[in-house]
Amino acid sequence: MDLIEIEQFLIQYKEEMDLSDEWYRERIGEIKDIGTFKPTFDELTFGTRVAWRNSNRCIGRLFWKSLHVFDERELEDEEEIFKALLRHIEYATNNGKIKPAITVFKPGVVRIWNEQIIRYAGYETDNGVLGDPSSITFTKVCQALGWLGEGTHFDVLPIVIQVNNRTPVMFEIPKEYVLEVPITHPQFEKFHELQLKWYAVPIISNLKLSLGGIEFQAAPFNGWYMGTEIGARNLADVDRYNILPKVAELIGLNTTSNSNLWKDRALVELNLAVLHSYKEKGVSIVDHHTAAQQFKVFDQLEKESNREVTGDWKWLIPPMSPAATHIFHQPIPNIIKKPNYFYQKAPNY
Ligand code: HEM
Ligand SMILES: N=C(Nc1cccc(CNC[C@@H]2CCCN2)c1)c1cccs1
Repeated sequence: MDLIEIEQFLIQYKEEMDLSDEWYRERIGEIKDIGTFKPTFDELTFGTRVAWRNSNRCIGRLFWKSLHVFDERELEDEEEIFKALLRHIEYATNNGKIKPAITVFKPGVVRIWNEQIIRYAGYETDNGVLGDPSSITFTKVCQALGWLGEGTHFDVLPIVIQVNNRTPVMFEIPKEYVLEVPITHPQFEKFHELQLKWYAVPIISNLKLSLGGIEFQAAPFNGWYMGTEIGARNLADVDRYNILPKVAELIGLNTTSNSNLWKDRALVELNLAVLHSYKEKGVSIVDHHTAAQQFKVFDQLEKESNREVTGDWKWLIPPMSPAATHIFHQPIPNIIKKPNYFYQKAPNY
């Protein structure tokens, strides 16, 4: 165990939770006697929330205090872990009124091979890519484990759970757990002909939570989407669903010239459709202007708490109309603080 990291974490916990020096001395004394640091539920909750607050690439940090924590650090059985993930999906989805949550599994023992708990498969076929091209590699891993996809553009991938170094176990998510939103446009009635949809809840499962010197390789967390993630990247990128030409054609734009900005108009209509569809279905989503304003409030509140706000500018600016948000025009230091969520080595597929 790393005593320096533990002391730094517990000093921050003591200060922010207004605990006594006596408490700190006893807590550190216990840890030295036992020789290991197992965060209490309250310390874990504090750590996951501050890790969110320290996530420099996250525009949604205003709500960091509201993160709901499921403490599943005792589980070592793949079935039990899968049931905990289903509970997380159900709690977070909340019939569309999404609640930010994190489930923390046993460090050094549990690993989830998925990038996100809910994500669409991608297949290379003789006549082009079917589904999400960014999932091709992981889809092959699932197929090697015996998974058979339906072969649609939107096949939800199975969850792959590895405990210790056992062979990973694969679980199909029952359809009733996966809330999805069909994409329609408020003016262009023919938009539904594109047969586009996206899932309601993004649950990131490939980052590690680092707190008090402990690394939790499996600590899946969810929030709600910002519309541009779906409309300006997932459905729009050429190496993703590459839908802009079809959107342009459907709304009658001439795609032969750049200077008529058909691509930009298609982007705006697609993003408008995404926001409209999620709102119509009663699924939480935030537009990038509102998200930027919320980030500005976060910035102000942090300053009032005498904390320096850090951020990764190139990720915080939205991929659509970035200069139309205040973030574009304001420098922000990309200093890495802990606790935090970090990338980690890929699972040994
Ligand atoms: C509540 C609504 C939330 C919104 C709207 C939001 C929005 C975003 C967006 C748009 C990104 C950039 C993602 C990308 O471009 O791929 C991001 C990144 C990130 N968010 Fe948030 N977020 C929310 C909640 C959370 C929560 C609950 C956590 C963790 C507890 C979190 C941690 C992060 C981290 C670690 C990244 C960086 C990911 C990376 O480096 O790949 N966010 N967030
Ligand atoms: N709205 C969200 N978006 C989000 C947050 C973190 C990470 C990601 C996925 N980012 C990876 C992709 C792939 C490369 C660039 N973006 C999405 C949230 C997901 C989970 C909590 S909030």
